Amino acid sequence: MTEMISLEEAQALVLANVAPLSTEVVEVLDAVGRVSAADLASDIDIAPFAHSAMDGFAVHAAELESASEDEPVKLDVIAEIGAGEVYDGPIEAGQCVRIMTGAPVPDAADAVVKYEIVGIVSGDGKPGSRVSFTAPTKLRNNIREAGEEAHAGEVIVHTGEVITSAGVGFLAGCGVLQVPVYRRPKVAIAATGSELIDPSEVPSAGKIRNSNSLAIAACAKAAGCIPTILPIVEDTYEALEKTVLDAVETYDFVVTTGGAANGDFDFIKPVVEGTGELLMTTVNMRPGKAQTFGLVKGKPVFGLPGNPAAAYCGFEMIVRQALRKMQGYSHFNRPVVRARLSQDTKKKDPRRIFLRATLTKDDEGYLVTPAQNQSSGLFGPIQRSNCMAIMPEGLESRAAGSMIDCMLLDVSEEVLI
Ligand SMILES: Nc1nc2c(c(=O)[nH]1)N[C@H]1C(S)=C(S)[C@@H](COP(=O)(O)OP(=O)(O)OC[C@H]3O[C@@H](n4cnc5c(N)ncnc54)[C@H](O)[C@@H]3O)O[C@H]1N2
Ligand code: MOO
Repeated sequence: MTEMISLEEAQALVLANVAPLSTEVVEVLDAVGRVSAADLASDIDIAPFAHSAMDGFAVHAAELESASEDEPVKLDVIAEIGAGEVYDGPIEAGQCVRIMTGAPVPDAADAVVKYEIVGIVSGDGKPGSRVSFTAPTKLRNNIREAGEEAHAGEVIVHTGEVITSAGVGFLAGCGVLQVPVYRRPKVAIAATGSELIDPSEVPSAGKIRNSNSLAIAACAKAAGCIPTILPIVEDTYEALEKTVLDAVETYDFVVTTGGAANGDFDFIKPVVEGTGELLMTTVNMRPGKAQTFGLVKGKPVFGLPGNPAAAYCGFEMIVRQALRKMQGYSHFNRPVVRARLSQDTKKKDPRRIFLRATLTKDDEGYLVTPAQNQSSGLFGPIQRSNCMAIMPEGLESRAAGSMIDCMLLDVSEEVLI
């Protein structure tokens, strides 16, 4: 329990100790990016009626069978149907109906021929005109059938599916305006350290700004959670115990930073052990070896290390996965690509090392350049990176040009790869 375990063991352990939260019903727009907690069915057929995919003329396909350049078939235009209108009269032999995209195809027609390939014999193509067709048309040509996408009562989004932006439109079209989704975890974030002051203040001798709480809150927000930053906790067992015991009453997940190692003022391990069940203390990774996890009153409590990059890595590699599971997601790993190292990279520590690095693309594929400064104490190199280049466990250094796995961090248009 307290020995060093691999990252995969740590992830599995934490995932095994959290479960999807209860569900809540939200407006369909607020469901974007979230996981459906129910099978959602359409209330009507989609499309509700057969409609035209083109602006053109609704015809009987059989009438155009003999149509050719030399012997066009000529028909009288007897009506016009715009989107939102209905024509339910007959279409006799020698007749057709002018129809707009989206308008219901009359039962009396079985194909639509688009404007561009129809000639005008007389008039302007509107009712009262005569038009000519120089080629046959396929049956049901340019007709979008009723129920093409879904039938009334059919499940259109299943439990566990992530609702996309397009999915919001799909659901709206199917009459699903309220969506049950898994609740967002309420995450408490408490920084421990008697050296810490609020970031709004200028530090006096020996003090530093508490930057971890805001970074971890930002990570939690990006992971879909509702973060709350608790007051800074001084380095005593009693103060941290009180913070943890209070937090587990209100929040779904408690994250602390600092005090995770074995120093004289490191209390997260004894507090979790003293108030609940200590399940993990050390992970074979760098930055972020000191990672504490346990359950207090059944609630997950995670003690991230104090070094900023170590706290960030612990959150992104382990905590984020748990918070995703709590929201019903079923995939937890960020995308990984193989890239060529741009420079010789030494390995002096046998832990798995996550190098803050920049991934670019050239003719030969991905190229990765580790940041100059890999200090665990810095956020800056992460701000300027777009991936973590992964040096596996062991002491094998890598030469420039060798291939290495890179985990993408925030993938957006701003990440130029
Ligand atoms: N004898 C050993 N000492 C340390 C070891 C070790 O193996 N043996 N490991 C080092 C590593 S690596 C890490 S990581 C840290 C983890 O220890 P803690 O979690 O107890 O971290 P702290 O001592 O509380 O803080 C470390 C560092 O980070 C600064 N810090 C803390 N909280 C914040 C915050 N909220 N915002 C910004 N910066 C913060 C703190 O001032 C320290 O400089 O242990 C090493 N020591
Ligand atoms: O374990 Mo420390 O996290 O390498 O910075």
